[in-house]
Amino acid sequence: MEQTATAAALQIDGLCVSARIGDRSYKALDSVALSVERGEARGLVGESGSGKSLTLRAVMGLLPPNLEVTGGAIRFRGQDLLADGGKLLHSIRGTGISMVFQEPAVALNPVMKVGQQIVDGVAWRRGLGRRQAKELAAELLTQVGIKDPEHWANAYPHQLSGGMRQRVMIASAIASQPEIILCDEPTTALDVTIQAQILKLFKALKTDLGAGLLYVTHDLSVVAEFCDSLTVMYAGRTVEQSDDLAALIAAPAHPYTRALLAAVPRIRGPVRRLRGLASSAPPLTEREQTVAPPMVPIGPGRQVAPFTHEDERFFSRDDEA
Ligand SMILES: Nc1ncnc2c1ncn2[C@@H]1O[C@H](COP(=O)(O)OP(=O)(O)OP(=O)(O)O)[C@@H](O)[C@H]1O
Repeated sequence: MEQTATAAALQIDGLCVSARIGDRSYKALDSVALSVERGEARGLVGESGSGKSLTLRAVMGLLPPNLEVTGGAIRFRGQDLLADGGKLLHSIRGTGISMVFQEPAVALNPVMKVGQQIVDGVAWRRGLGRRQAKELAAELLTQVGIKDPEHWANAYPHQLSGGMRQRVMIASAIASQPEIILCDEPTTALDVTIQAQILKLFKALKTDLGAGLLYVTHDLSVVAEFCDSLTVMYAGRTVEQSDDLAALIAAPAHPYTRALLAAVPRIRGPVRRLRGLASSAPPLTEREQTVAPPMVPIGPGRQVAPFTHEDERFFSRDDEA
């Protein structure tokens, strides 16, 4: 596999995805750009409908059937995953890159024992025997903090609590020791104590496994606590990003980012969800179908999308209210 020393583990460049609705096509993602290094946790934020989940799904090759990638590149260690009709993507999905979904009940197979589904793919790829596969499953369950792993490996998903199911999904995502883990609001459905435990687990994955995480969340206190870097999306576009989270929070450059941060009075403190801003984006079918100008560098590891005075007025109207 071709590998360049400078290539980020995951790099998304100018990614465009269009959605077919009725007999028309709309831009669901427009020139999305971001990268994730190994050992980095990059937060991906933006109000509901801004395209966060679609970005993750595009990377995994798991877009809904009426959506398709129409432009751009998704590189894993410098290689374009979209190039050869998705063959490379297929081989990397679940091994080099894996995904943790918000709702484990949807992602887990209800009729397969927990232990078996955690190691299913890995055991097959590594040619593990039954006993070795069982040992690996128990090891992974232990790693995600499940006590009595031999017992739980034999259970079915419905026999587990929500927090345990989320741990099982994480165990399954890390079974192949991926370099990149895509996380789509993995703690949103869980209560606060379990959320904290799962977040601790993600921290350990980052530090111990050196995994790079792309972490979608509505919760800016999670970003503040956990992420190293941040990308902000609005209406299907990446509008601002910084490799250094603190630099972005100290001086957000895009008026949307300013509005987003202003909607959260204190970034540290009790868990908060980003509620829709009054300036929320129009639905896909009512958006202007223009081409997004690429973000421009405004400092080391920092980029912002060009914006107009009109944008500034639009996004600051909450402050005026
Ligand atoms: N199958 C689909 N067909 C048509 N439009 C879709 C489809 N899936 C998603 N979209 C649209 O694409 C846009 C981006 O959706 P996406 O789920 O990525 O948003 P999101 O930022 O993850 O939102 P949330 O935070 O609510 O999960 C939305 O406007 C959504 O309505």
